[in-house]
Amino acid sequence: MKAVALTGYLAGMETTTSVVHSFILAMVLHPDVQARARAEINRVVKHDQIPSIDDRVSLPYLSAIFLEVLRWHPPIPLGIPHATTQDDVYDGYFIPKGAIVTVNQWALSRDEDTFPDASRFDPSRHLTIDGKLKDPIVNHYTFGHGRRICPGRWFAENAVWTAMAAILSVLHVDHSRDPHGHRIDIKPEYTGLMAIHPKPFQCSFESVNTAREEQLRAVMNFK
Ligand code: HEM
Repeated sequence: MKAVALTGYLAGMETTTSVVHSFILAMVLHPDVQARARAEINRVVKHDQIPSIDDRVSLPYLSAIFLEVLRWHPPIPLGIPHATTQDDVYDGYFIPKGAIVTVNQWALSRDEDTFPDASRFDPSRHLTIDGKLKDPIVNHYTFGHGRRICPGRWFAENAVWTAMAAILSVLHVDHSRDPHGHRIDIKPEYTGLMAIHPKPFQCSFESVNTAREEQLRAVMNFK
C-alpha cells in the first residue's frame, strides 16, 4: 500500500504542479484570457461561492484553458520510454523487439495541421464556434497512450481544474512591479529533464472577491 501511494505521489506531484505553474504563467502573460475566464465564472457561479466540480460543464472556457495549458507545455514533453516486446512494423518501418519507443508529445503539441499557430497560447482552439468544448471528454495525449496511459489522469484533471477555478475566482494574477511601479517582464522559460516545469518567475496576486477569499481560506484551514 505504501509503495502504491509513493508511486502515485511521485508520478502525480511534479506533473500536476508543473501544470498549475504553467497555468499561472499563462494567466500573467495573457490578461485577456484571464479576464474572459473570470467573467465566465462570475456569470455562472454565485458571487460568494467558489466554483465546484459540478460547475465544470457550465464553464467550458475554463476547461479549454486547462486543455491549452496541457498542450502549450506538456509536463513530460518526450513521453515515457517503453520497449517493444516483439518485432513490429508500423507505417512501413520495421521496429525490432526490444527497441525503445517513445511518443514525442512536444511534436504533437506543435503540429500546425492540428493546432494552427501552435506556439500561441489560445484556449479558443478547443472550443466550437458557439463556445462549447470540441471534445468534452479529456483524453489528452499529454497523459500518454495505450495500456500504460496515466492512471491518475482523471484525478489530475479534477485537481488542476479545481485549483484553476479557485485561483481565478478569488485572485487577479498579474506582473510584479519594481519599487518604481514599473512592470517586471517575464518570459516563459522551462527547466527539467524528463519532466519539465517553468523556471521561477515573479508575479503578483490580488484578491478580487473577499467573500470567496474567506471561503477559500476556511477550506484551506480545515483540518
Ligand atoms: C497533469 C498531470 C499528469 C500528467 C501530465 C501525467 C502524465 C503521465 C504520463 C505521460 C505517463 C506515462 C504514460 C505512458 O507510459 O504512456 C504517466 C504515467 C503514470 N502516472 Fe501520470 N500524469 C499526471 C498526473 C498523475 C497523477 C495525479 C497520478 C497519481 C495520482 C499519476 C500517476 C501515474 C502513474 C502511477 C503512472 C505509471 C503508469 C504505468 O506505468 O502503468 N499521474 N503519467
